Amino acid sequence: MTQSLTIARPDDWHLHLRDGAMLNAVLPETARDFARAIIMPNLVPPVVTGAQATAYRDRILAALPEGMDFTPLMTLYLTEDTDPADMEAAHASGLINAVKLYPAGATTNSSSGVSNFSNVRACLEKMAEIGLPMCVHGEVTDHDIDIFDREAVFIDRVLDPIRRATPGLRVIMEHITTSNGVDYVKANDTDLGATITTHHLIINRNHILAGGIKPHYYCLPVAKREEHRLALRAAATSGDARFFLGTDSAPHTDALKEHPCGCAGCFTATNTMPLLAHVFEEENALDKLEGFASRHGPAFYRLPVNSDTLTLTKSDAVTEFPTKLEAGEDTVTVFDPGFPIHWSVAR
Ligand SMILES: NC(=O)N[C@@H](CC(=O)O)C(=O)O
Ligand SMILES: [Zn+2]
Ligand SMILES: [Zn+2]
Repeated sequence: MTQSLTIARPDDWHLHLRDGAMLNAVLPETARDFARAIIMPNLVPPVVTGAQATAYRDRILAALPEGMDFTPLMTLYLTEDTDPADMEAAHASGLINAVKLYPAGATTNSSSGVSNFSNVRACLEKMAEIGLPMCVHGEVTDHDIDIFDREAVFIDRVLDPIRRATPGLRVIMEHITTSNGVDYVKANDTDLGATITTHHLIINRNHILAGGIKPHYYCLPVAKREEHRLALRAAATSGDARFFLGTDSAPHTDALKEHPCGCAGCFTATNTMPLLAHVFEEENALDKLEGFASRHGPAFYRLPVNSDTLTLTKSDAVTEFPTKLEAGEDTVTVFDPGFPIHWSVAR
């Protein structure tokens, strides 16, 4: 039995491509299926200025294999020294589609992020004025807040006050992991959206910790209890246009994942679309996959839906995905859902 589903070609609204050999290795994995992606700016050093974003975009386009059709949508990394005029010019020229807020120290390469929010007031007000969206890594960094509570506390203590103080600021809560995140989005009908990753629809915290520690399931925000995974599944498959796909595919070398202080990030670029088809079918919501992966994101970012299509097919045979990708001298482990997948992308 073969089943097939054709949707408008999807986009990835939260993606890490890195640089150098890693960029060369991972870019085709995304460009094969996705037409566009919001490119995260957390390089070392970060992409802070328009000039840095131009140079990074050029490196991405130079790494794109011949014949692949992919558009990187660039972002700037917000720091306390960001110049609102530089940000405005990068937006006006069409170079950037969003600005990324990392609370300082919250995640991989976030040390240049924001500690004192009063130092970014002028930037936030400029973004609200010109309609430039802000992507947010929504976790507090306080050592006395339990890591499983850091998203919920961020919403109350940081995000909601910022949004109240900055009317018109358009915010994307990136990679939400809790029912608190889902509920906050649902309670606010203007200027607020959220991305959901593939892996947070599949794993809960038991997958990381029960029966031995699984470094390749460790990412930030860390996966939460099962009730939260179910809330994310309900939101993603609901058809509500405020929720859309941002894979947060975040490659790290195996040496740095399988390490006494392992890096946060799951690499899902290779198999995201078949995994999502599996999840949406489980939820009896295959008809909602196109909205989540291909329509809601462009609507939020005020961009056209892609005119080309992607076809997913389901067969009796189990789909074989590579377990690892080579990146220069290193390898990157592809996210393993832990159960057989019968969907694949028709080539
Ligand atoms: N998600 C992650 O666990 N890691 C991301 C950073 C991020 O998106 O927070 C990375 O850059 O590796
Ligand atoms: Zn993040
Ligand atoms: Zn990320």
